[in-house]
Amino acid sequence: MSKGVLLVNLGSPESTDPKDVKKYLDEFLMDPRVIDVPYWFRAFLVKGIVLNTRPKKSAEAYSKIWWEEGSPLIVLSERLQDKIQKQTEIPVDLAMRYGSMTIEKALKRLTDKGVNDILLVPLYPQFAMATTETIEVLAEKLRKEKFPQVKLTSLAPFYNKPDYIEVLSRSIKEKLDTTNYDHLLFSYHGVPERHIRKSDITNSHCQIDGSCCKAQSDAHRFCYRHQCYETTRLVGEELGLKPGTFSTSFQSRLGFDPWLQPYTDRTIERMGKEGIKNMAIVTPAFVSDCLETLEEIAMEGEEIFHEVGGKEFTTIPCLNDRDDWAKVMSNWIGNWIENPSAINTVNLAETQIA
Ligand SMILES: C=CC1=C(C)c2cc3[nH]c(cc4nc(cc5[nH]c(cc1n2)c(C)c5CCC(=O)O)C(CCC(=O)O)=C4C)c(C)c3C=C
Ligand SMILES: [Fe+2]
Ligand SMILES: [Fe+2]
Repeated sequence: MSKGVLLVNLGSPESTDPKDVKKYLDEFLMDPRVIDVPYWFRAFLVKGIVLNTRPKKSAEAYSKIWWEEGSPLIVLSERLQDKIQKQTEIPVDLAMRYGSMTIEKALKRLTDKGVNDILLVPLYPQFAMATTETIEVLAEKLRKEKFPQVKLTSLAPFYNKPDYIEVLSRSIKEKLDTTNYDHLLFSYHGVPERHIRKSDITNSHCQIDGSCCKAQSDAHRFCYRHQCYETTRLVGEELGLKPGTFSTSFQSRLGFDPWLQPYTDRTIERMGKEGIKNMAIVTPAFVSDCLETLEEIAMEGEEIFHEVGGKEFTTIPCLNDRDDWAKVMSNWIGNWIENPSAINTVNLAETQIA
């Protein structure tokens, strides 16, 4: 069989024009794995409420972080793809879950090159219904309907893989070595608590109160909260961080349902009020810098911190296209080429997701 790789990230609007942002938000938020309520209610919430006001506000936020070449998330994903491609013989393609760089077009490009054995790589370290699962479900649906000759395997979440933890820790250390900081906050994108319960394959493990995530359980294969706390714990161990000098929080909540807590904005505010003067923030749920890191954290987060008396606020870049990160990903691909069972993968045709 002829192998190839498909990297998939979230996607961005075509431009910062509110019309393009509206189109993007419509596709994103109408995904039943993102807003997981019955269709009529999702359509009422998204098309009837959110899309009337949010596109303008989001477009303003995107304008603050947009680059001449385009969306940072897309440009950085393309740079990573280029670096990986230089280190492997097999074709490495890139798609976005939402927007014009579709998974279907990428599958077509790969199959046109004769590829029929594809490693799908969702660019998310931790599993979530709204990220990894929606990519896997769509890719498998396309495979069945349009590319039945293709074997599709997905790279399992890498939130605890030693080489990933090593590179992430190194990227943090490089910044902290030249920075004053009293506290290091690990801020992950949030999800509604309901998503954690829905993804619990045991139907009874996840309590979302911290009591479950340390106990051994099969549920953790699909538990976003567990996987986020594990990434923090492993980086803490790797860097020898002292207890109390680092913690975990969740950002970017939307709507009125309870999302994973503690919330990042409130944590920044509380810590500033409690006398933390210098704060560093890392955002390990994102492989590439994007709106949520460059605007919500680096701009809004810093503003909140300064308002309550904080001084130095240091944001640590995502792994983006770091050479050591591209090397780690290339090694995973190399291992998969040599011996597919050498890396953790999910055979999508055999899973129950659909
Ligand atoms: C770990 C990654 C992400 C999870 C989990 C996630 C869940 C999630 N997101 C929304 C709503 C929005 N997210 C938005 C932007 C955005 N989200 C992620 C990643 C995750 N989302 C990224 C990388 C980005 C930035 C994209 C970019 O172009 O830079 C937005 C759009 C911006 C805005 O209007 O604020 C929304 C909306 C929900 C509802 C959700 C889980 C249910
Ligand atoms: Fe999001
Ligand atoms: Fe748990």
